[in-house]
Amino acid sequence: MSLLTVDGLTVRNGTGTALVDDVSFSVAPGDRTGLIGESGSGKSLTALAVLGLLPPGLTASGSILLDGADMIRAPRGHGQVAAIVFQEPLTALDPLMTAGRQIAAPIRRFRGLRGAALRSAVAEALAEVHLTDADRIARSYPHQLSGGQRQRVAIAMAIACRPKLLIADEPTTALDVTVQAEILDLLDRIVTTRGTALLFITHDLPVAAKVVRDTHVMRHGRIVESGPILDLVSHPQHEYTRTLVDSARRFDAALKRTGRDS
Ligand SMILES: Nc1ncnc2c1ncn2[C@@H]1O[C@H](COP(=O)(O)OP(=O)(O)OP(=O)(O)O)[C@@H](O)[C@H]1O
Repeated sequence: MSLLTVDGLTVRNGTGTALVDDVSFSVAPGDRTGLIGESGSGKSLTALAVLGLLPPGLTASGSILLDGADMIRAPRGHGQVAAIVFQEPLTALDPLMTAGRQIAAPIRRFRGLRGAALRSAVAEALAEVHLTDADRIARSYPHQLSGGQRQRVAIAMAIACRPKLLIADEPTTALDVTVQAEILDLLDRIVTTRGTALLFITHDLPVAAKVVRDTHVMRHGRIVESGPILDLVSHPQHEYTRTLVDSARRFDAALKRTGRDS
């Protein structure tokens, strides 16, 4: 049975223009699914609709079932079922709260822990995202952390309630290349160890190929091609997917020529 079933999702703006247009896909427990496409193709709005978090002024139709909840007609808090990690960790972090308190908040709210048990759950969460010097990090405010540390804190917050589905929306785009690889490894390890389903959103095909198995290619709000990512890379059917594969290859070749292969 699916954990997430999106069927005919259409998101319109105030003038009736479809920003997401008849999108259907599903994610089973433990799946790693990609949504790939250029900027503006509707990936983030699809993710926000799944969580019942569309910005004001946008309306969704179709159907979204998340762990049995109808996220369009009767959205309920997604807190313990699904969590999201954004491109820019500062979006998720409160600048006025220490990292430790921010990680503690969802644990207190959804797992009901207090006192020593809460402190140990926060330490466990920091260890799970491989933040060394956990005590100092827990006492730090977001601006005192590096971009990579901030993204690890945001991931710790997202997984603190043990969601069944983790949505990662361009989680490495704002980071430098070495840190990108570390964060991808971390996400990979977390979803493997916990059996968490992953919906991974990116414009970057090679990045997606590192973590997802099945993928949907989006363009102008629609899914234009779906399938296992390795098939898509080796035998792209849609012209747009071919363009993505070709540009990834050209980029890779350019990196190799300059000796900056990552
Ligand atoms: N709050 C909003 N009001 C009106 N239009 C919006 C809103 N948010 C996004 N859009 C428009 O909807 C379309 C899809 O945006 P979306 O953010 O889902 O794209 P994306 O594929 O995630 O790209 P990016 O990675 O750049 O965010 C874009 O044309 C965008 O301008």
